[in-house]
Amino acid sequence: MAAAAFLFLFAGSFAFSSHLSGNLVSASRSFSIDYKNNYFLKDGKPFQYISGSIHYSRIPRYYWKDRLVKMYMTGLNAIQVYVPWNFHEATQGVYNFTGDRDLEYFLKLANQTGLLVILRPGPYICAEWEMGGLPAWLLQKPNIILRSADTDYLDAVDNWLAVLLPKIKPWLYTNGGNIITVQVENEYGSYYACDFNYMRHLRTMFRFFLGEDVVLFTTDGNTDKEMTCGTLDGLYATVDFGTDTNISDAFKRQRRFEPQGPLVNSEFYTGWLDHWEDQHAVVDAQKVSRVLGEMLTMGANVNMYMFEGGTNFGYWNGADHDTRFRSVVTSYDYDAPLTEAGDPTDKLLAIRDVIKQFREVPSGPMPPATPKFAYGFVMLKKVGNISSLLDTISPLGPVRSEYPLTFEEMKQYYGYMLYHTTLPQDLSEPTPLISPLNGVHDRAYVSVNGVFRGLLQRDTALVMNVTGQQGDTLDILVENMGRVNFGSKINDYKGLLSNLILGKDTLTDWKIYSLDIDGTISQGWPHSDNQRFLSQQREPSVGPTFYMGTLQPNGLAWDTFLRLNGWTKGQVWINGVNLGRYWPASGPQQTLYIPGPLLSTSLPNNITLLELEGAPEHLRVLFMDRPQLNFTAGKS
Ligand SMILES: CCCCNC(=S)N1C[C@H](O)[C@@H](O)[C@@H](O)[C@H]1CO
Repeated sequence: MAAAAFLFLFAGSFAFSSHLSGNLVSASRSFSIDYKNNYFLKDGKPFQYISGSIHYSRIPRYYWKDRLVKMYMTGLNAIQVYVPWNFHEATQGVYNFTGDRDLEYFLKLANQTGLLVILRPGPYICAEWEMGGLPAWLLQKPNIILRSADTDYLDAVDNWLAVLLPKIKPWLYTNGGNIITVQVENEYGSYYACDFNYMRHLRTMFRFFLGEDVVLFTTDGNTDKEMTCGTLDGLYATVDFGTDTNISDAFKRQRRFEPQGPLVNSEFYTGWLDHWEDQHAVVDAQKVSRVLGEMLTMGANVNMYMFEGGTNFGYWNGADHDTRFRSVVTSYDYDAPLTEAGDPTDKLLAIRDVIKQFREVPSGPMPPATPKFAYGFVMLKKVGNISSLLDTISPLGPVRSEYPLTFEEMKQYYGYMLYHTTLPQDLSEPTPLISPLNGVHDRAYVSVNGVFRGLLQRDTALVMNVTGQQGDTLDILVENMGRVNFGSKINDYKGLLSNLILGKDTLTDWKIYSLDIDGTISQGWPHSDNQRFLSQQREPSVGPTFYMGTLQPNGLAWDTFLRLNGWTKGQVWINGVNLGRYWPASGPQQTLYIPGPLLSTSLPNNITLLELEGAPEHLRVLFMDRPQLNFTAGKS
């Protein structure tokens, strides 16, 4: 008897330890669904979550705690977090959970801040993120059917989940962590495949790795078709909708699939996304807070999408393709309660006032906006056009091919690729250069003998005129503007997907240069090669050209915003970090957010620009202490 009692006490003592060994049998912690009383139970007591979406992949690690504390001080008791598969496995079989990818550190910070977590590990997440979070290397198999029971797709998914889910298990609430629910896939009902074998496979994998206790759920848009294809027995069905949807109708639809259990709006849109060349989207703060109050009054569980949007750094933005291809802008501000830079807004204060009616909101002041600094103008100088720098940015030289190869065939998945050939004959008259199959994915910058002549653009600019002489060089820089993240076109190959026709000639005999621009710049180029560019003339160029400059340190490393007035479209790096795309000529975004921690307080800050079209007369950029948008669509 004594031995049994001892064992019970010994086991019991482990149940209450706080460390996350993952193999705890926690006697007191539980999170489940009470189907009789239609609410969640946390440790056996009714629980209503008031949550906000935040994406660690869109915020530098340094600022994670700052944003989480502001969410906690708003009165939230949970956060909702996507895990972008391609953020952690950019190269097949190579996994990265360090630095800005340290998911467990993010979960730990949330736990320390008193926030529970609704985790959404996909494997597909949508999210206006590159290819909806799916890694582009999946496209190595030309006819892969993404988000289906396609065996090549599922093999890759299984390998990924076998790495990710064991990391998550110790963080489940019942194991001593803060993850209360886990979403399977994402709005699967919106996808054409409607493959129940795929969803059953995911359910099996999630149960195998996470156990029988965790609440697994799905989220779908608010139509019967979406709920029919997106839901599955054993996964709690939830809906998503914004301020313009009738709440009762939406929850009646959820009730048709979940007659009992808590009401849940997994994505209550507090704002919306922006595409380049479109108007900036805003959602009224009073409307958001009013509808939130109505849902909470019904006892519904609500996650506000987004609460903190952050930034699509580098090439991580996604795109949509409804009537045409539309690339998502670099800022994921989303008109959210916390701005892209993490600053509280009136919308946040209005939401906090509503939450106060339902639960105690932490006392004490809302942490203020982080300090911003206007560092002023910085003069730039020309480094050179891409074709003159290939020895540096494409050291392995070209791949020769009769016909164009895609980014995926070249095994370069992001950024830019240079396609080089020569004019097959004299073209004394303007001759149409055409992509007859709309095969330019997504934007092609065309130069003859190093002189920029114009561009082709997916869906909207399928022809341009060229003149020249036989043998002249034809350089076509193709930009991948982000892979489609929603709908049937997510298998979004990039580059020249089909032949180009010049007059009557099909262009052949290509030299295709994979460009390692990010790797080269992260090694310190072009500033490390400064001597080579000292004499560079200062007048601007047209066409894809690199420029460089230095922001002298002033002892401050505060947030700032880069304004590229008069520049057209391109990419910018600060101290080797790819801040993302700029396109002030189209808007609506006019400035790029620079998190202060990227700057040095004591060393010169290296600025590198790749301007794809045309630089302004004065080669300068401006560091401001506030963001800027243009609210009218199209040209600024
Ligand atoms: C323009 C079509 C947008 C499709 N995406 C939709 S409906 N959304 C639902 C999706 O689950 C989420 O990840 C986000 O992508 C959100 C929009 O912010």
